Amino acid sequence: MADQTTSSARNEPPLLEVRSAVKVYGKGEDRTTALDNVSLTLHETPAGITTVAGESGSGKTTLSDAILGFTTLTSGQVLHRGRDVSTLDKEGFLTYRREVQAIFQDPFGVYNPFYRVRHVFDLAVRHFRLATSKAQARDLVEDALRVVGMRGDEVLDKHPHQLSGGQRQRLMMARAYLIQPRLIVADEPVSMVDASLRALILDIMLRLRDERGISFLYITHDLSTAYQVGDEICILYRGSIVERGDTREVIDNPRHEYSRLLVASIPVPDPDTAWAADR
Ligand SMILES: Nc1ncnc2c1ncn2[C@@H]1O[C@H](COP(=O)(O)OP(=O)(O)OP(=O)(O)O)[C@@H](O)[C@H]1O
Repeated sequence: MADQTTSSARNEPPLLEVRSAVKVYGKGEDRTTALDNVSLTLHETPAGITTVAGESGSGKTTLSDAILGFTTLTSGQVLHRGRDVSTLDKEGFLTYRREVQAIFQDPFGVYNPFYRVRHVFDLAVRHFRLATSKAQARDLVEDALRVVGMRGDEVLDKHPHQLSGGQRQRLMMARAYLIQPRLIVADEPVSMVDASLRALILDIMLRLRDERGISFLYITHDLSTAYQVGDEICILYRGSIVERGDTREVIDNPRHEYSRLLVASIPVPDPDTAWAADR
């Protein structure tokens, strides 16, 4: 039987900890507190999906940027296995980057559009020293593509603009998976894709959690997708976590006034509500 002991029960430092994070942008009248004393702990085992949900401007992207090291906090810390990520040396940072990967709303937005897909994967293999031979690299890339239901000969020689948004998002999932992270920070990964692709991408997240033990920090404004995937949820409001708990319990029975408003804004198909044109 697999070892069921959780990493917290073994007293290991958590995989990732955000401790009293504060981020203030601007000065004087232009001052905005984007994060106001946010704390969050993600353990390595059991793997889970933690959703951070909130409306536009609540601080979600600032939180993900702080975790990924794209922005520095005004105060507080982000700790990877107990080590402050702002003070990691080169090797420590590479390990952190390997273990904590990201996928974004705009996949490939960060890459040169002249690159072929193959180049994006080759870069990851080289940067993270994932393979010792070309054959091994090819196998790893094929395996990663298989996980998201794709094949190398279909996509590797294409340029990003020759692919659909959904294909690009799946490729970003495959790239993240290739690196064998322990955590994927997924910032609105399904907000730009249609309903069937959304279901497919959420399903990939669930499979990576269950079959490969990869955790997710799922950042979204959309509580209905959070409900489908979520283990734990944190509701972010004006830079503070106002409620947290089991996703279904929080959504079924929100306690904070703002969570109630957010839940009330989930679109629910109502068979009794006729379209204006039907009346
Ligand atoms: N670079 C910046 N300079 C000044 N203010 C900023 C900056 N980035 C974000 N903010 C402000 O910080 C607050 C939180 O923004 P953030 O982008 O983190 O929210 P969000 O929840 O991700 O919103 P969205 O869902 O629209 O992306 C907002 O009031 C925003 O205007």
